Amino acid sequence: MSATFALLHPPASPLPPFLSFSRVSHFHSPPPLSTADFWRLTSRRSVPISKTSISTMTNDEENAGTVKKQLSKLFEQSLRITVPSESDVEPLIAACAPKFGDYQCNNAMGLWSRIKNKKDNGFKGPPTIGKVIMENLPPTEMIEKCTLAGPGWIAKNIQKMLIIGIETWAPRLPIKRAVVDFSSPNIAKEMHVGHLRSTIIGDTLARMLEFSNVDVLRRNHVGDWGTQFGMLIEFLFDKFPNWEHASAQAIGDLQEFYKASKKRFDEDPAFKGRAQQAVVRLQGGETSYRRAWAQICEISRNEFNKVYQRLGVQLEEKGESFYNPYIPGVIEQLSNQGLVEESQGARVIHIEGVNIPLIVVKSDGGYNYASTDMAALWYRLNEEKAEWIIYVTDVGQQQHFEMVFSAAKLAGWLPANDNMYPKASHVGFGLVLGEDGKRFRTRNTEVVRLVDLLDEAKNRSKSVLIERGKAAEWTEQELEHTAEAVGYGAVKYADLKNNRLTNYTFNFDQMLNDKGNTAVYLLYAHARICSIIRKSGKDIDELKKTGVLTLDHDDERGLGLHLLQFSEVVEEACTNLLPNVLCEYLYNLSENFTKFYSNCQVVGSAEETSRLLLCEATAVVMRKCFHLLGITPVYKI
Ligand SMILES: NC(=[NH2+])NCCC[C@H](N)C(=O)O
Repeated sequence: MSATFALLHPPASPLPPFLSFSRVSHFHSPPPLSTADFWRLTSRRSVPISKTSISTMTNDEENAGTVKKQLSKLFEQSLRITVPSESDVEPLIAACAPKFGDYQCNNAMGLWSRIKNKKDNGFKGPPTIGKVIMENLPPTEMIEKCTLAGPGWIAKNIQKMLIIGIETWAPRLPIKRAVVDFSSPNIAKEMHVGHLRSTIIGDTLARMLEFSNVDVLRRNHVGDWGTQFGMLIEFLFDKFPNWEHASAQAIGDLQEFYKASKKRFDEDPAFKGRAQQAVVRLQGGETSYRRAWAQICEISRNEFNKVYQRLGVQLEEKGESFYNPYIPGVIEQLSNQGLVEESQGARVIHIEGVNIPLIVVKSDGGYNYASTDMAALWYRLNEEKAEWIIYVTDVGQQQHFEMVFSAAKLAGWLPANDNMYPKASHVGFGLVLGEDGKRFRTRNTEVVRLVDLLDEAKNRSKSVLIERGKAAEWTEQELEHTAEAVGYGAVKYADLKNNRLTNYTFNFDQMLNDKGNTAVYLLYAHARICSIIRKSGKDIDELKKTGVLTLDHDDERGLGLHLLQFSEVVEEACTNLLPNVLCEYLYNLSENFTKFYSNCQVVGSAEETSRLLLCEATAVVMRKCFHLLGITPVYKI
C-alpha cells in the first residue's frame, strides 16, 4: 500500500484542468496508479496551460511545469520527519486521474515493507504511515486538500481494468503524431547486428507510442542513394548483360556483389570512370539506370523483409532517395536565412560549440548524408506534421544528429528548448559484443547473417522443447510457434533489458536460460499463470463480472500496487526512450507474482475468486508488456 495525494483543480478557477501540470515530464497523467491510502490535495495555484499551448510557453509558465518537483520537496520534508530512519527514501509523486485530484504520492506502501520488521517503528500499517505523512506536510499554499483512500481502491482499479481492458491504463501523451526512424540498413551492404538493435529498439518505442494513442509513422530510412550505386549499376551491366531478366538468385548475394564491384572499382580505372558516369546518369533520371537501381534495391529489400517478417516488425520504407528532390529547396531556404556558409569549396552550417561544421553541399556540388537528413527532418515536420521525431541508431551517430537538430533550431524549425514540441530525439545504443569482448561476429564468417542468427535462436529453443517431450504433446504447428516466440523473444529481450547505451554481449546460452532475467523465464511465468487459471476450471470472463477482487494479504497488495504502476512505467519508458525500464517492470512483476503465489493459496482457498482475478490481471499486464516489447506470449509450456 502506498499513499496517494492529489491536487484538485482550483474550485474558483476558470482555467483548464490543472492536470496539465504534469508537463514536468511533458506527458499527461496516467490513469490512477495506486493505492490504498488516497489523499487529495487541492491546489490554489492557477496557471493556465493547455495541451495546445505547450510549445509556446513562456518562462513563467515553464516554472509551473515543476509542480511535481515542488510537491516532491514538500513530501520529502514530511518523509524526513515521518520516518527519520529511512533517509534515502525519495518521494514518489505522480500525476493521477482528474477525478481523484491532480497528484498522488505513493510512498506509504514501500515504506511499510521497509520498516514493518523493525521493532517499535511506531506504525500499524501503510494507512497509518499515510496519515502521518499527511500530518507532517509543511504548511503550503500549494496544497488545498489532502485525502486518504481506502484499501479497496487498488482492487477496484484493477477490476475495472479487467472489465474495460488494459487500454484504460494507456498513458496520455501530449502529441498526436510521431516519426520513428529505425532499422534503416543500407542497400547492397550488410544489414548488421547494429541494424538488428535499431530494429528491435525502434519497434518497441513505436509500440509504446502507439499504445499511448500516438499516430506513429514507422520509417525505414534505408541508404538507397549515393555514389556507390554508380559502381553497383555498372557492375550489374558488366556481369549480367541480360540483367533485366536476371533473377535475384542469379545475381546472388548482394553483399558479395558489393564487395566484388568495389574491388573492380578500386583496381580498374576504366571501370571507375564508367561508374562515376553512371552516378550522373542515374541522378539525371535515365531510364535504364533508374531500372537497374530499382532492381538492386528490390533484391536488398527482399533480404531485409525476411528479418522483419521473422521479428514481426512493420516498417514503411522511405529511403534516402525519397528526400532527394526536397534537398535543393531546403538548402535554398537555409541559405536565405543566412545559415549556410562557404568553407573550402563546400557549403556548411556552423554549429556553436562544435568544432566541425555540418556539410550540406559537398565541394563537388553533391549532397550527402547530412543534406538528406536536413531534408527529411524538414519533410517530417512540415509535410508529415510530426511532433516528435525519433532516430534510432548506434551512439556513433550522436554527433551527426546533434548537429542536424542544432541546425534545425537555428532555422527555427524546432524550438530551442528541448522540453518543447516539436522535438527531435536521437536514441543511441551501444555495440553488440561477442564472447571475446570484441564486436560480434559469427564463427568463420566476418559478417553476421541476421537471418541465420534468428534461425539459430529458434532452433535452439525448439530443441529444448523437444527435450522436454513437447513434440509428443503438441502439434508440429504449436511446437514451431512456441519455438519462434521463445527464440525471437529471447533475442529481443536480451537486447532491450539493458540500458541501450551500454554495449551488450550476445550469448545464446544466457538469453535462452529459463532462470534469471530472460524472456524464456518470463514467458514460462506467464504460461504458468495461465495454467493456474485453466486448472481452476473457472470461467474467468464470468468471474470478472461477478467476482470481487480484494487485496487483504500484504503480498496481494504488493502485487496489486505493482500492477497499477504499469501506466506510469510505460510513460517513463516512453518519455525517456528507455525500453529497459519496461523490462525491469516486467521482471519485477513476475517476482511479485511469485511471492504472492508462494504465500497465498489460490485454487481451493476461501479467497479463490479474488485471487484468480489477481492472477488474470497479472497475466493481462504481462501480455501487454510482451506486446510492447514485441514478444509473442505463450499460453502453455
Ligand atoms: N535518418 C537517418 N539518418 N536514419 C538512420 C540511417 C542509418 C544508416 N543507414 C546506417 O546504416 O547507419
